[in-house]
Amino acid sequence: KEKLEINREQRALMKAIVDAYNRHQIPEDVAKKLLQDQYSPEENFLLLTEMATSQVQVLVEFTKNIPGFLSLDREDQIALLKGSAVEAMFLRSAQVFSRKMPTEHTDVLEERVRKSGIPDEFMTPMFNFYKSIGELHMVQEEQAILTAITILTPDRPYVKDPQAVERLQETMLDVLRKLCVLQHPQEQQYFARLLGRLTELRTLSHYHSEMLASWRMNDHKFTPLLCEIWDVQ
Ligand SMILES: O=C(NC1CCCCC1)[C@H](C1CCCCC1)n1c(-c2ccc(-c3ccccc3)s2)nc2ccccc21
Repeated sequence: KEKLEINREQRALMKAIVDAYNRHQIPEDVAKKLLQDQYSPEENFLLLTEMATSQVQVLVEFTKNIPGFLSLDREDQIALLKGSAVEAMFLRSAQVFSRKMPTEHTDVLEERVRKSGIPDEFMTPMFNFYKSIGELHMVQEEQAILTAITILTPDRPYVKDPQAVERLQETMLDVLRKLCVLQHPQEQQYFARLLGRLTELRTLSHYHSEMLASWRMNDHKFTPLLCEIWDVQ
């Protein structure tokens, strides 16, 4: 019987990550804004760029608190942030979408996102992902560690020392595996399903440049930070 309990070191690691995850909440709740009004594609695009800009800053602060991240090669730290920013945004969007709210609010929110200006062909994969994340009913520890695992993906472009990243990611995966067994004892393959979502997330994020470029409006304006992160313009 493998040692299942989370040892002291892993508990400390988990606490550091969850505290960082909670400390760096998105300042403005986009769901509330979207539930208030139906915006034009131009207003929605602006809202997305504002949300994305603040989320990248939140992501950087969160990442600095992942034990071991700051001891990675400096350029690799940048490569990991750049490589995971869009996935982190979709993951956070999925968590916003799956937040406990009255059914009619979820329906309005879905409608608003569907009519936001994103081309229709992206809606099915996007909402399939959101709903598959929602079905998992992740606890916040799982959400925080899953975000850390996404950031610590060794095979991002331009990473010079993937082994160093892999060692950190494996530490997180080990904690998440134990957490899943403890939190969802009745679901044998919960951990495997959780990791399967990361594959879906990477596929969804693959279309982000196209999604942005074909947003139903002319003259898409991006901030310099987003040009860097989103591979646009
Ligand atoms: O604001 C948002 N998401 C915040 C990002 C930062 C973290 C908090 C959430 C947007 C809004 C969509 C409607 C128009 C305004 C922006 N959003 C999306 C996205 C659809 C496509 C997205 C994207 C990302 C990167 C690249 C290309 C495209 S994000 N799904 C949501 C599901 C539920 C609530 C909001 C949601």
